[in-house]
Amino acid sequence: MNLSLAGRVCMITGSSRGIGAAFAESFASEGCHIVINYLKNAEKAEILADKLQKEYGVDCLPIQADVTNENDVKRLISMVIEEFDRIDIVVNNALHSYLFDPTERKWAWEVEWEDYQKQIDGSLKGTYLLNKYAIPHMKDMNFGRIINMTTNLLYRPIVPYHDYNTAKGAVMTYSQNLAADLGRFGITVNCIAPGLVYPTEASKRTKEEVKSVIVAETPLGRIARPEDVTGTALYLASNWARFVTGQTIIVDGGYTMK
Ligand SMILES: NC(=O)c1ccc[n+]([C@@H]2O[C@H](COP(=O)([O-])OP(=O)(O)OC[C@H]3O[C@@H](n4cnc5c(N)ncnc54)[C@H](O)[C@@H]3O)[C@@H](O)[C@H]2O)c1
Repeated sequence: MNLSLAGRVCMITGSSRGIGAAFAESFASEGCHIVINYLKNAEKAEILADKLQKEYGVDCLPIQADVTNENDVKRLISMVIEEFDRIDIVVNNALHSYLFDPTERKWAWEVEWEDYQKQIDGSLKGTYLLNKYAIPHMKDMNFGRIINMTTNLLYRPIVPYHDYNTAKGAVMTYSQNLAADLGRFGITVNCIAPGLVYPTEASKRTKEEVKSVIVAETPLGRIARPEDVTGTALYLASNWARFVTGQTIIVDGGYTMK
């Protein structure tokens, strides 16, 4: 299946590691030029950029920026435009450091507003800012793909990470509104909602007993690896998904069915 992604410029937030790095590799393997946004680890981002350039012959630009900081985001977008003169695909993947550890999660009455604020900043504000400054460069191209990361816990909050899940729910609603606004410009906006993806920095502390329960309840019988999520992003970015917008695709091996 030809995805027709070669030559597209794909910007992925928080992509020096974890699911973001898997996205970077899969889009590079389809011939996209990649913007690897990272928060702290320049070395990891540069090593990844180097590898993708060598293996796939695409251009890769690592850029440090805190996506929750408006000035950083403006600088990030101007650097991308200066280098590539276009933005085709945006994947809002960055996650304010959050450790999925059910044994340490807070009860509803223990969650502070600051917990909510951190997650709303990390997930919603970062996604909103990136899109706000990227869209003006996308809207006259008659093509654009925005993919925002949420979670299957929106549909099955068996672990009520109240602050995290609520912020991701807001990202989903925001994405639907954005989709309604941007359809006229040929830009689609969709979300991917994975289940547990292991191992990543965020999920590495998930206990064996928790993983066993998820495996037992997952029709496909295992936990996802970062590479299991990337095909859905490629599909959503491709021409095959040209009439799909405002949707959230669950990628969790059937653990959630709705
Ligand atoms: N791992 C899972 O089980 C899982 C499940 C469902 C959804 N997700 C979603 O997938 C995405 C990636 O998760 P992951 O597990 O790879 O997480 P991760 O913690 O391994 O990676 C997140 C990346 O975001 C970067 N980041 C954090 N704050 C940032 C900021 N302000 N600006 C720029 N970059 C920033 C981090 O430095 C890191 O590189 C997240 O949106 C997460 O909510 C993950």
